[in-house]
Amino acid sequence: MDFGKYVRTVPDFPKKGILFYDLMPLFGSSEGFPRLIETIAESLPTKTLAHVAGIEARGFIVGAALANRLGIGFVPIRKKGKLPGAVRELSYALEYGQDTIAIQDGAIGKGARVLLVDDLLATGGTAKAALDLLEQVGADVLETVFVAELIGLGGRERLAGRKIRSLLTYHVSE
Ligand SMILES: O=P(O)(O)OC[C@H]1O[C@H](OP(=O)(O)OP(=O)(O)O)[C@H](O)[C@@H]1O
Ligand SMILES: Nc1ncnc2[nH]cnc12
Repeated sequence: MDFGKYVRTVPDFPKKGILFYDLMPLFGSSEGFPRLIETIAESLPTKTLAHVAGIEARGFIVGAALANRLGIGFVPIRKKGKLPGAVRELSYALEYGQDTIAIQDGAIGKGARVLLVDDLLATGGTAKAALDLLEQVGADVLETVFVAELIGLGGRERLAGRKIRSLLTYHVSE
């Protein structure tokens, strides 16, 4: 299926100069979204996974649906200050700002096989921070899947050495 037909671009969002790739029409499509989740599920390595991890907020949409499809648990990587109890945090820069993400201690057992999912790869700042956090808690991250990747912003280079995959790619200039 051509998932790209559901993606729209919005200039100057959330800041002037940013061309925003909006995946909400894809997530909202009764035809496109189930097919998206099925396509990702069918493409995964045959190794058994313990969890899908997803990054707040758009990574929750894809990650939780995929975890449900695979019959496994979903572990949220949230923005700072949202998760109760003991957490591990990491700050990072993204295409249009900076933020801090967190994961709960004990959410993932040492050596547990995890698939990381997010909607979009741009500079890779968010995904690198999430991968670093997952590795700090001892997860075995098999790969990271993005619905869309903006090529030209350095994301793939920042994640060099990690196994990453995107369903849709767009060439953009910095
Ligand atoms: O590769 P990067 O430059 O780090 O950018 C990619 C990140 O930016 C967006 O998240 P955002 O922080 O806007 O949060 P949201 O999902 O809550 O909208 C997107 O969902 C990715 O997580
Ligand atoms: N240009 C962009 N469009 C949508 N999400 C993004 N996250 C970071 N950069 C983005």
